[in-house]
Amino acid sequence: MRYEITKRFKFEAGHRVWKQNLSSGKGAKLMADEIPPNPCINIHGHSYKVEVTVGSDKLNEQEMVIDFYHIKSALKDLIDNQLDHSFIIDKNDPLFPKFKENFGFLKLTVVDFCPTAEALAKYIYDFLEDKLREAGLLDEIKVVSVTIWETETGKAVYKGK
Ligand SMILES: Nc1nc2c(c(=O)[nH]1)N=C([C@H](O)[C@H](O)COP(=O)(O)OP(=O)(O)OP(=O)(O)O)CN2
Repeated sequence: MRYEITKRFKFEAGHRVWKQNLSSGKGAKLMADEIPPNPCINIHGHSYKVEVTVGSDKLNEQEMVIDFYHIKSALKDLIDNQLDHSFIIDKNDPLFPKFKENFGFLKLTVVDFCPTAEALAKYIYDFLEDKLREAGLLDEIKVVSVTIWETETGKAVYKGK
């Protein structure tokens, strides 16, 4: 892409990384002898920061890839109305049935993946790509990447296929 633009967003949300298991998986070999508990299986929250980059090889008649305002509009429903101040929960989480039964009155964002920063970045990427496709813009404008900062020290980037 010859031109790229990036727009930042933020939202507050709760989640639990129910698949976290520090003693298994690729990273387990890097562990020191002592295995700590899996802190992120607990319900906790983040002030998520999101950076969305879209690109194009040519500028439109306004000398833009696309107006920042339009990127904001495309993501408003997902970020401001759905994700913000919600509890993001995987429908495959063993606690999901209990959550639905007892906390169905709360704002839940029900997803089909364990809500890690990586998976959330893909979720937002796919959402925006669908919006561009629906608007017939995907030939000219591509989603380049979605970056999610979960904490001050940790981010994940999804760049598509
Ligand atoms: N690859 C990933 N690893 C972890 C994720 C993730 O989304 N992708 N998420 C978590 C937890 O949600 C956690 O809240 C964040 O973990 P961590 O960076 O360890 O948080 P700390 O505040 O403890 O970080 P410090 O830098 O030590 O302050 C876990 N892992």
